[in-house]
Amino acid sequence: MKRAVREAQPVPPLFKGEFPIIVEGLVNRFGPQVVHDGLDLQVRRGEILGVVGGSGSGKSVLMRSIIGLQNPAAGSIEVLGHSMTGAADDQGDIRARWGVLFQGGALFSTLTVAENVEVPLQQFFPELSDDLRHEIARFKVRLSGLPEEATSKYPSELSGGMRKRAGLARALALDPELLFLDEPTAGLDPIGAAAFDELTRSLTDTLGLTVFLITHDLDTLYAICDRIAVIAEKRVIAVGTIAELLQTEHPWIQDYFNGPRGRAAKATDAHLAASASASASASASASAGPGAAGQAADAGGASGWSQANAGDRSGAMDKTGHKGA
Ligand SMILES: Nc1ncnc2c1ncn2[C@@H]1O[C@H](COP(=O)(O)OP(=O)(O)OP(=O)(O)O)[C@@H](O)[C@H]1O
Repeated sequence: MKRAVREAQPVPPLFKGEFPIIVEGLVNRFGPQVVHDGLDLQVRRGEILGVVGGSGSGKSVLMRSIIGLQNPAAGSIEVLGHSMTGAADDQGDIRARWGVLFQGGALFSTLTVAENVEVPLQQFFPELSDDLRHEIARFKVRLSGLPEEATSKYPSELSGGMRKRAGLARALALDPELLFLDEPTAGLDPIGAAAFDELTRSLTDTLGLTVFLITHDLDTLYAICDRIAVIAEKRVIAVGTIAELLQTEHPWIQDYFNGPRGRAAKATDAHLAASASASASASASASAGPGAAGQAADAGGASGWSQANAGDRSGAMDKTGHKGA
């Protein structure tokens, strides 16, 4: 009798490493204070996951646990297939596969921007020649939207927004697969914050990053996050798109997204979507129409979008007050 030959099943593209970060049953304590108690979270490859929660709910401690800076009391954390809670041997050079932008940038104040970016390159690739290291650092600085002349400046000579970009350049130094951002837009003015959001989204898409983004900024959540994880009661109480989260009854989620700030951010987002689609149809009809009219419509569409973007975000801020620093 002929044996049935089972055809090889193609491996679904997302099977391998579909979740580059998997946290299960995480417990973190500081003395008697329990910060996490059975926290579970899976971060999908290629997404920007926004992480929200009240002040002190344990967002930064979660991030520190994931990147191995905080030893949990219990639970398991797997990053890119490596256990962060098991033996250090299992972790290999995993630290070279992520980049972190800490709150405030955490730049070395005695080093220039370029030298800051070179620190991880020197640490993980000591064999690189000085010239190549300088060149990579310059490229990362430009990639982060800073001008060439910023490379030789010290952090104290930069604006807050420039310092964030310098921190981002350093986080991107090693071509990471994962990017951790801790409150990247805190302290930025609305225009700077919107620009940083756009940069994060475009780098994520271009470089194929997976982003773990801690934020209090509702505009950021609406503008660039694919899903949002909500931390409350010492664990992740919900994960999903904003529309999905709004369907949950949890009072913190309702207050957060349906409070005055949440409503303002939602209105901004709806307005931006309408502007973008109006501008898209304007340029579509313009490109079908006569040249001069087409150019005018295109120019109007482009500048109209950026003004709406900046203006609406500022408008949201006027209604909602100053963002947390
Ligand atoms: N090294 C530490 N030692 C003692 N307690 C700590 C330590 N790190 C964090 N905590 C405590 O853990 C709790 C969670 O801190 P965490 O910084 O994660 O909060 P968060 O959600 O990021 O807050 P915020 O939004 O205000 O930045 C806080 O009560 C904090 O005081």
